[in-house]
Amino acid sequence: MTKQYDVVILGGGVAGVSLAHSLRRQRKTVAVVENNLYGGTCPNRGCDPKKILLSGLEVTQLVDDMQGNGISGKVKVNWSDLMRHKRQYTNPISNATQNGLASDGIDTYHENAHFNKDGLLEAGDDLLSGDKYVIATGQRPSILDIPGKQFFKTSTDFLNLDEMPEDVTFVGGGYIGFELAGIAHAAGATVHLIHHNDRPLKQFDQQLVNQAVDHLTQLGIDFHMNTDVKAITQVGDQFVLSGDDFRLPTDMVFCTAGRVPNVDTIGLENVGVKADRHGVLVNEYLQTTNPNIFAMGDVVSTKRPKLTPVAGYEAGYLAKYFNGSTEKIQFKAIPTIVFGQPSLGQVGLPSSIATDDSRYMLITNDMTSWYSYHRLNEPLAKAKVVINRDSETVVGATVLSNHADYLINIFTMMIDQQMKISDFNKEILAYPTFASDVQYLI
Ligand SMILES: Cc1cc2nc3c(=O)[nH]c(=O)nc-3n(C[C@H](O)[C@H](O)[C@H](O)COP(=O)(O)OP(=O)(O)OC[C@H]3O[C@@H](n4cnc5c(N)ncnc54)[C@H](O)[C@@H]3O)c2cc1C
Ligand SMILES: NC(=O)c1ccc[n+]([C@@H]2O[C@H](COP(=O)([O-])OP(=O)(O)OC[C@H]3O[C@@H](n4cnc5c(N)ncnc54)[C@H](O)[C@@H]3O)[C@@H](O)[C@H]2O)c1
Repeated sequence: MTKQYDVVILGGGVAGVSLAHSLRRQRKTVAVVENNLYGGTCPNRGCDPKKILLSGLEVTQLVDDMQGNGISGKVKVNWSDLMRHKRQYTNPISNATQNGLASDGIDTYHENAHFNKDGLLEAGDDLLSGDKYVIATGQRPSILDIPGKQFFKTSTDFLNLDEMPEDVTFVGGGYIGFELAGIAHAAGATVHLIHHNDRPLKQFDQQLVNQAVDHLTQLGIDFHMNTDVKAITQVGDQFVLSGDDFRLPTDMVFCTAGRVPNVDTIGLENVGVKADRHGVLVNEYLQTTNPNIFAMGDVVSTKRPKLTPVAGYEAGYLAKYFNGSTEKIQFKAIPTIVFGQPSLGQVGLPSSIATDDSRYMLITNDMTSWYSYHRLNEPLAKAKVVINRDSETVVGATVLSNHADYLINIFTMMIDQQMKISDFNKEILAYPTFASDVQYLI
């Protein structure tokens, strides 16, 4: 028997779950089909578990930085305890999320979602028909297609490692490679990060990226730039990575060379939905090439950063659209942070625009000797702020420091509110804080 719903959502991740609850508040009938863990990537195998494991890096680095400045004696990460701490948070997520949906009156299916030739959605033995469908199936780690690729582990494996090997290697210098390398290094592993060209974290200000790489190199992370891994072979208990003039034995190798959208197994060809290698194609209403099928979150083909708050924002947009709004989706400034010690955060226009366009002015500050950073003896604290000369507003910022997240969120609000610098400087902010430093950065 076919079950009929107002909206059927494929994927019970950040975007799918958020939209489902919003639609129930509109009294719509909703089904969510999830083939893995409810809650999706962010709370189960992404942002949240990563940041719990990152606390090992934050604590050890703080103690290291403060040596000789009132603190003596080193601390060590106990990986299995830290992992238990993480699992206490992550293990209940999926059931709790599914139960939360069910108690809100949403039908949940723990199956692979797939459009069949009749245009209905198959979820195991169930057939679901929706007035509207929403694809929110996210992405999965991509695995480089090289001999020995079966030896690659993924970020999901890393975030659930029972023991930290002595020597680990990450192939791909993006968000995930940098973040996991920092965590593994703090946990005591010898860490290699291999990148195929000389522009890791290519979305970010390259001057600050290079300073971060130099700093992490001094701390002991072994960067291999302009290196193509062409094969992996198993030799005894180890894996040997090889390329032209390159050979590296390691205990465990993680592929951190990007993520691919989950579009290949959901029968898009049966419902006329087009996708490219970046994901499902949508218009300004998040509508696919089939007018009754929409897509949101990481699975969408877009140049925007694929992040949790973006997925949530798109879910919020679709909830309004399904409730009768006719507005096109419009994005605000999207802040993005590579978490580590230091963290690298960026929002709005890149600092390079000030070189190319006289309407903009760049203010660069080395904050290392400032009170906030001196207090914790932080070794690296830099900020670049782009200002629109005419409107006297901030239009972009990049921050490299252990506390970049505080500053980037403030700059994001200033950009979105188009707040005049003179108005921001009128605010009375709690002092001394990272936030109050912003008044000296603009
Ligand atoms: C290691 C890591 C760290 C990250 N850190 C951050 C961070 O610090 N900050 C940040 O903002 N973002 C971070 N992200 C990105 C963030 O997790 C994603 O942007 C976010 O989860 C996207 O939400 P989504 O709902 O679009 O997709 P997902 O959360 O991936 O949800 C999609 C769901 O669809 C399910 N699914 C797939 N195919 C099917 C199918 N055929 N049938 C049924 N269900 C299916 C999947 O199992 C999944 O549960 C990180 C990602 C990773 C991998
Ligand atoms: N803090 C955060 O917000 C956060 C953290 C993790 C992930 N994410 C999200 O997940 C996405 C995926 O992260 P990611 O780090 O896997 O992807 P990414 O696209 O950020 O980085 C992948 C890197 O691998 C490199 N690469 C590609 N092929 C390679 C090869 N053959 N050898 C070596 N390097 C190679 C690419 O040049 C790129 O720099 C991000 O784009 C982001 O949307 C966000």
